[in-house]
Parts: sequence; C-alpha cells; structure tokens
Amino acid sequence: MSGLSRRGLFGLGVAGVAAVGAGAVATRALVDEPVAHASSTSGPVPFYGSHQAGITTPAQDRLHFVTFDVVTKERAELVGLLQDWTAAAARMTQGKDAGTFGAVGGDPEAPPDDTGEALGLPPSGLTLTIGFGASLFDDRFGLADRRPPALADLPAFPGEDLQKEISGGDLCVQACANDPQVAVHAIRNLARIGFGKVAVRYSQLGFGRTSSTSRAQATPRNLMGFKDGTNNMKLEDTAMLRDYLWAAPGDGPSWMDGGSYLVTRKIRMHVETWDRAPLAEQQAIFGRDKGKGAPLTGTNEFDAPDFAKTGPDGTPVIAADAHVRLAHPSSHGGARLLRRGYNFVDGSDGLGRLDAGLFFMAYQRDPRTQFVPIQKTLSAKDALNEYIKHVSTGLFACPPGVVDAGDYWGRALFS
Ligand SMILES: C=CC1=C(C)c2cc3[nH]c(cc4nc(cc5[nH]c(cc1n2)c(C)c5CCC(=O)O)C(CCC(=O)O)=C4C)c(C)c3C=C
Ligand SMILES: [Fe+2]
Repeated sequence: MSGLSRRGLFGLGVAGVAAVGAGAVATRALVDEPVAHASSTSGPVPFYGSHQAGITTPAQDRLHFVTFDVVTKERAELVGLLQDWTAAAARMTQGKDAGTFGAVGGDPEAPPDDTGEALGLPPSGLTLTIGFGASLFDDRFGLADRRPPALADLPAFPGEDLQKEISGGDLCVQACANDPQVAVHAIRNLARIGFGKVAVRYSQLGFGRTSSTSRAQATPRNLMGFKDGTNNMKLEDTAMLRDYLWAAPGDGPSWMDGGSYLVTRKIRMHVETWDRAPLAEQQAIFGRDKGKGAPLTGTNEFDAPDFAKTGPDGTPVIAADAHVRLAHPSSHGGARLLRRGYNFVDGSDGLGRLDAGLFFMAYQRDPRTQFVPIQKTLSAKDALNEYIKHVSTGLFACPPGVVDAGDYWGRALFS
C-alpha cells in the first residue's frame, strides 16, 4: 500500500480511489475524461488526456509557478528527466507520493523519493503543466529547427521594468491546487528529481485565482478589489477554444498540435496609491462597476459593454482609455486570451509598501496575434498603467497532453 499511496484514500473521490486501486485500468479510463477537472476541490484531476490539465481545468485557488534552466548538456539526460518528471507528475496529481517508495517506505539508508510534506493530504485538484521556453531551442540539444514561429521573443513594451532574474527560463512548470502545501510539494519534488540536470531560475507563489475558467465558477476579485475574469474565455466556449486556445495542425511544428502558448507577466500593483484613488476613478479605469462587476453601460456582471454609448456630455460612458475597452476582442479583430492569473503578495518592499500584484498568466494559440497586440495597446493607452508595473515576463510553448503511462511530457518534440 505504501508504494501506491502514502497519503491514504480519504478525500480522493471515486475517480481517485479507482486510480489507486485499479492501476492501468483506471488510468485508461482517465484518458477518456473529456474535461480535466476534479469532482470536488480536494479530489484528483485526471493527468492523462489530449491536452494538458491546468489550462481549461477550472482554476484552482493556489499557484506555485517555477522556471528552470537546464544545466546538463546531454540531450539524453534531459529526455530522461522529462520521463521521470512525467511519472512523478502522474503520481502526485492523483494524491500519491512522487516516487514508488515514498516519504517513509524506502531504504532508511537512502534519501526518500518523496519529501513528505503532503503526507495525509488529498490530491486537492493538483495539476502540473509544463512549458518550453525559447532558450531551450538554442544549440545545446539539437532543437533549433523545432522552435515554433509562435514562440517568437516578445517585443519590448513601453513602461515595463523587467528583471532578468525573474524572467524567462528553459522550462516552466505551473502547479495549481486548492491547497498551497500540495502545490509547493509538487514543485519541490520536481526540483529534487531534477537535481544536477536543471536549476530553479525563479518561482512564484500565488493565491486567490484572478480568473474563472468555467461558467460554473464565481468570478473572483483581484487585489484592486475588482471582479476579474468576467469576460474570460471559459472551458464551455468550445468554438473559441478551438480558434483561440489550442495550436492546430498547420499552425507550426506538429509536436505542438493540441498544445498552447503561455505568457506570464509579474505585474506589481501600487496598491497604496490605488487605495487613495476615488471609487469613480477606479471604476472609470476598468470601465466596470466595483460592486457587481457590471460594465458601466449595463446593470449586471455579464451584460455586454456598449462602447458606443455616450453620457449627457457626449463623451463615451466607457472611457477611451478604460482597460476593458482596450483589451476587448472588438479592439483586436476578435482575439481572446484564456487568462489564468493569481494574486501575489511577496511581503513588503522595505519602503513600507506591500510587494503585491497580479501574476498574469494567459494561454493562447499564437501570442503574435493575441497577447502582443493586446499588450501593445494596453501599454500605450491603458489608464491602469499609472498603478501597475510589469516586472517579469515569460513565454512558453506548452505541448499537448500526455496520453498514457507510456508517453511523457514533450515526447513528440524529442522524437
Ligand atoms: C495583455 C493582456 C492583459 C493584461 C496584461 C492585463 C492586466 C490586468 N488586468 C487587470 C484587471 C482586469 N482585466 C479585465 C479584463 C481583461 N483584461 C485583459 C487582458 C489583460 N489584462 C482582457 C483580454 C480582458 C477582457 C476584456 C473584455 O473582453 O471585456 C477586467 C474586467 C473583468 C474581466 O472581464 O475579466 C479586470 C478587472 C489587472 C488588475 C491587470 C494588471 C495588474
Ligand atoms: Fe485585464
């Protein structure tokens, strides 16, 4: 038993118990799961599927995001690591220890193959999602001709103040869960397994998802107090996901078919300044009401904004520099993003200010026609710019899902 699950069966839910008890049979059933989500906040999310979990999966409450630099020069070692990581990820997402012996089941004279801090905790909706950064496609691993055109470096945007030490990375892993200890445990164990082959470049903790990715979820609030994610792309929007989320055959190299591109931006908020801005100004900046999240031209949260509507003075009710006007698909030829960001507070900055903001994450089919034009517009015109600063950036090609236990993260890229 200890080799199968050191965390026990409680909280696993029906699918999790089946996975623990029935091995390969249960795994096969998980492959057919149409949408990767847990039946409860503590249950398991299926790991295997044609797309990676953690993208359309209803956004969990907690994030531990990490990027790694690959330090080995051997392609075979990198492939071996991806295989080992995949096996550990398949286990941990189902509430098992990272390795088959576990935190306490192995040789007492050897380091345990799991660090142990998730012992007794349920799977908590853990998803692990991998991405490959542009730097992986340099001359080290023979991948230069496999770099997707959509993984083009992001241009510089006005006003950003990017810190190299917390930007980029050869690989990224997004761990999302409804228990922060479960997300941290997963990243820590991947880093442990990668010792000598990869080195952590930076990591970011997040809390309080700032987007809904399913219509079944209530819209959460960001640290500016506004509902965030109202007009996000959601897993129920099947046609939009096809057009704006998943890389399709013919888009680029076939190894990315069924994958998606992740843009990350750590965005510091000047919360103390924001908190001194009048309510009317805050609402004008977003173009939405702070209470219900309704557009300033409507009454309810999901009313469509009317950008043509003018007030008694003849000026637009939703201002020309309002965030939702500038980011709206109608300003970008229909382009959309699947936003999946998290709030962060990294303590204080030594100057009496909270080091707080939004760890923005957005998945898309092609950043060149989605994130880049939207951010170009926002960086040039958004009234919100007075209160925010982009301090880190990342762009990653997230391959399609791992289909079964014989497959591994990025297999099509290396074969
Ligand atoms: C380049 C993309 C975007 C960045 C960067 C960004 C930063 C950012 N956004 C908020 C808060 C809100 N954003 C909202 C909507 C919204 N934002 C983007 C894109 C970026 N935001 C899009 C595409 C949209 C949807 C626009 C639409 O279709 O109406 C909203 C409104 C509610 C909602 O629909 O989610 C809020 C609030 C912050 C605080 C921020 C940087 C710190
Ligand atoms: Fe936004």
